[in-house]
Amino acid sequence: MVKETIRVYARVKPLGRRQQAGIYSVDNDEKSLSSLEIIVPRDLADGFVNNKRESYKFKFQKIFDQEAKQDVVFDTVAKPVAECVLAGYNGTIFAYGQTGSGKTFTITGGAERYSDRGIIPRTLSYIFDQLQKDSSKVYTTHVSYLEIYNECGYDLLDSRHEASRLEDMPKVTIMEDPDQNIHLKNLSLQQATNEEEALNLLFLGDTNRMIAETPMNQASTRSHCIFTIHISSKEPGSATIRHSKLHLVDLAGSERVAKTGVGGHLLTEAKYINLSLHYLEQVIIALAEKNRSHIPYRNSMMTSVLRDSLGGNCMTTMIATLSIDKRNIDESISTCRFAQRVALIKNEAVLNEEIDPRLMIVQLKKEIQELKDELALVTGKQRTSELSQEELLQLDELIEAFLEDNDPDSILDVGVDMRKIKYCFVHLKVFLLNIAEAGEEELKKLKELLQQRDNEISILYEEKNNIWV
Ligand SMILES: Nc1ncnc2c1ncn2[C@@H]1O[C@H](COP(=O)(O)OP(=O)(O)OP(=O)(O)O)[C@@H](O)[C@H]1O
Repeated sequence: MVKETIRVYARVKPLGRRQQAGIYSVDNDEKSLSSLEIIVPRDLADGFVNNKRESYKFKFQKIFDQEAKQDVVFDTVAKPVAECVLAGYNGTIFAYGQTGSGKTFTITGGAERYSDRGIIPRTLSYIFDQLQKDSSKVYTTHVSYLEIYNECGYDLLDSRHEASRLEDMPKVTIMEDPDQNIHLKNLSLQQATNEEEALNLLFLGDTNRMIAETPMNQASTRSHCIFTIHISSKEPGSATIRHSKLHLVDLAGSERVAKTGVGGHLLTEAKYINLSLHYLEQVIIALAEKNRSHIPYRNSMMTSVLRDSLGGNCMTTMIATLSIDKRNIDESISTCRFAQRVALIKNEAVLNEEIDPRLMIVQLKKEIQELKDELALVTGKQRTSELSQEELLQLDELIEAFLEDNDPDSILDVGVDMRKIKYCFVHLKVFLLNIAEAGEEELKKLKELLQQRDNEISILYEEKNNIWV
């Protein structure tokens, strides 16, 4: 079991050409946590007497500043989690931040350059590379891609996705088993035997992803997307299977509704997103509080799906994506505040091992045969489960002789063969039952005789009385 707090990183998105930078500084300390300071200068328009805070400081595992490259982010953030998943633990990496702050760029990557590949393709590449190198185990890999949009789940790897309207698609629903494990109905698990197949599935899912325009961002996704890599591994000949999964999560934009300036249908969407992120925040607050017994996971689909990733059996890492544009400073501060709370949560990751019953049976049968062979070698006789006719006759004779022998010290010696010992016990049980039955029969007859004599005496007694009268 590995008990550790959620690791929280921050990534600052490069400033766009028309954007004005806010004031911030990064202090990346190699030995301990790194710190980010954001300065919000007091506005003279608010008057001379102004107690508003100017400096906001936050601690992170590491802060990736504007120039940080995708490979460095992968090596620092995702590689350690991928290694744990390969060892049989569950892992989650999720990106949280306002729309346009670089969540999708970090998790999936940019389309322009090969070097812009994000955490998902790099993780797939790394995992398949490692699996190929390890010939000591047999691995099976599947992927699934879930989109949560307006509190409904959709399978992004469903081939009907492109052809059908979202409303017509089968909805992914949550089911909970008696052990409170979450199962997702209608979410397909697609097998991927190599990196190329897995990348094709990622591409299919990304093509299917819901895209709508908002005034905040031209190509913003307002759904939560969870790409999951499922790995099972087994050593040849062993009945123990290890299952692990890695969730790579791109959450919807965390900005507050008022700022986005949307209305109508998009407002409904925004409310749903804010509501599910609000529930996520509630779960985080509850988990960060000590002695809190109820954690409100069931309030939204996303928190239900991520239940194990937050406060459960998982190695979890969060990347807070920040836009340092002056207009987005408030949102960046609230993202950092959220991240600080997440950093307090402790998870307990355990190895997910189970025994394959079919393989267990095969193994036990093999073991029995080996023991039989060993016994045959020692006794010089091939042992079958049934006694032979000849052996049975011999036993019957031995039992009869034993029962007829009046010597109280006589013994019944059948050797160390459980089949023979059991046979003798059964035989003796039947013998005793027969004696008991015979005894009951005798008793019944005696009772009847007694009754008959009683009746005769009564008659004689009455006759004698009649004579005297
Ligand atoms: N570190 C980066 N380096 C270069 N470009 C980036 C970086 N981060 C983001 N971008 C670019 O900024 C734009 C917005 O980023 P992205 O789509 O990743 O934001 P997002 O947080 O996922 O937004 P949404 O909430 O809409 O999904 C994209 O064009 C992306 O390519």
